[in-house]
Amino acid sequence: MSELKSYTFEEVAQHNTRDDLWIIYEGKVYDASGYLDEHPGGEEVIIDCAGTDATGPFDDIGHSEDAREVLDGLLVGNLEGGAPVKQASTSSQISGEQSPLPMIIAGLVVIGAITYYYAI
Ligand code: HEM
Repeated sequence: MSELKSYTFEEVAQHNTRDDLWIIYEGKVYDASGYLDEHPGGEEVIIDCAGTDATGPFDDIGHSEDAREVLDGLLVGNLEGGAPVKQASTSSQISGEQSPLPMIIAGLVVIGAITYYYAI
């Protein structure tokens, strides 16, 4: 397998038209031009992300494993320097995703404690 090419943000940003549309997802570069017509979420949302890091928007809607497999097939290269924007664009989302879990555990512990208290 040949080495994947690396592209800078500036290079990716130039592929921002309907017929030549690249997006970044988690530090990798994808060519979504041929997929627009097939996208179940419509072409507009992808066009809105043309030439940019779409990690945040892509994760926000909770795409399936199937969607990630489609993405694999559209891979054109790596983003030079990894995914610096990813940190900024998804960190709030990650903390948003993490926050319910401790709350649920805390809730279960409290319910468990109350049940135990009344049971004895
Ligand atoms: C090339 C990149 C993308 C691929 C391969 C892709 C693929 C898919 C697939 C397969 C689905 C069907 C549901 C699922 O399997 O999760 C879907 C739904 C959807 N996608 Fe994407 N998607 C891409 C980019 C985006 C972006 C950048 C957005 C921006 C917000 C977006 C928004 C949506 C929405 C809103 C739906 C839900 C449609 C519905 O259920 O009515 N997608 N996408």
